[in-house]
Amino acid sequence: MISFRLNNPTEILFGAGQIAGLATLVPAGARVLLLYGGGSIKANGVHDQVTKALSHVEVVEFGGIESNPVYETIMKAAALVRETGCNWVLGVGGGSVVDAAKFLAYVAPLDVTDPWEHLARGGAVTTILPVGAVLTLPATGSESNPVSVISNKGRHLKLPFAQDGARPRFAVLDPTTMASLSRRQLENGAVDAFTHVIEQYLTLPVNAPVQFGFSETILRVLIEWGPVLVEKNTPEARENVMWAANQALNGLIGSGVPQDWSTHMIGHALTALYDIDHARTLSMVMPSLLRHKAADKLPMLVRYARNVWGIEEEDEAVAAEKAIAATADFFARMGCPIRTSDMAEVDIEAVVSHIAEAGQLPLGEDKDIDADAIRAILREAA
Ligand SMILES: NC(=O)c1ccc[n+]([C@@H]2O[C@H](COP(=O)([O-])OP(=O)(O)OC[C@H]3O[C@@H](n4cnc5c(N)ncnc54)[C@H](O)[C@@H]3O)[C@@H](O)[C@H]2O)c1
Repeated sequence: MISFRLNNPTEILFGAGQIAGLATLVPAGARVLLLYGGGSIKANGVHDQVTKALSHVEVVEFGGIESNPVYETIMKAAALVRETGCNWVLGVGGGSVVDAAKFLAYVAPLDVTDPWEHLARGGAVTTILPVGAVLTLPATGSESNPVSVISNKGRHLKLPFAQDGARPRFAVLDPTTMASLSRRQLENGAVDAFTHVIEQYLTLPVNAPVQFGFSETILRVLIEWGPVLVEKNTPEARENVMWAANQALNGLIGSGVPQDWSTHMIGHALTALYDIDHARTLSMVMPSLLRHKAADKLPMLVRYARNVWGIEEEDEAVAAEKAIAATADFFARMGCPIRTSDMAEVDIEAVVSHIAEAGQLPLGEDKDIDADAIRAILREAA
């Protein structure tokens, strides 16, 4: 196992009615910047529940955070934070809003000429406002991790930023808020969570039976309950997918194991260039990326084939290919594309340039996915 430090202090309130808990989670005297997206929280009653629970504190609202949150919009929210003296940030929405809330918590107090440049270069952050999250779309795990994925429209970049101090102090996960999600968003959420597990599990066979066993459980739960969620959106399916998506990316299964994330980095470039939903970029890229890396990932692919898909085939290479095919079938069953040509005519060189410009090359757990490998993966995915 690789040595690791794990400190996940996010307090989780899970279940129907838990939004009322904001009354005790947010301290008296707080001035809260309530951040939200396109307004679904006003239509589905979540906004009312939140403002009722926050009646003991001052609340300033900022709506309009986009899906794949945009830096330029967050900077407008940052100006409002400074102008109104807000000292807490509460993100209410899906991963985009929660990512934006975490980024806002350290970009608002930052006193530098070009905050994007400063943060993208790993510059110091001294002040981080406390953050809370009310999650309405299970997918990203953002509600209890330190990552924000932010799109810069001016620079045509989509980059991940991580600040441990921005991990939410608390996250409210009420599965009943998922009732108003469209089928497409439900598909995206379960597929995104699935790929998060794969990027931390299908790497190298280090000694990590706890992490790998837990990853397999999360994958089996998503395979069983993802389709039920999409078809019927039942209360049981909502609970199981919401909790699985949180556990998929709260730091636990990724501790002590090599991680990949190359599908995500290629996916971020596709979203930046073609405005494709995050999860759909992942489903388009992952099968061909796994095929490209099948020899290196063979021990874990075989384990995945046996323990997740129940594939008994003795020939290991054949078992690995069957597991990759089963993965692609699952994505397709979840309504997500498995070829880039289903969504866009992709300019492969533009994708490579995006990843190079973001300083992310080479990708992968072995750091061997270079520009040529990305070209090969995208040709195969077309
Ligand atoms: N922080 C992380 O670790 C992490 C991990 C993976 C992805 N991401 C990023 O998260 C973003 C995607 O987040 P997401 O998949 O949660 O989707 P999202 O937050 O972009 O939401 C998608 C859509 O669903 C709507 N919505 C949300 N909740 C709703 C509800 N209850 N009812 C009706 N509509 C609702 C939103 O308004 C939006 O239009 C991407 O930018 C991705 O890159 C972050």
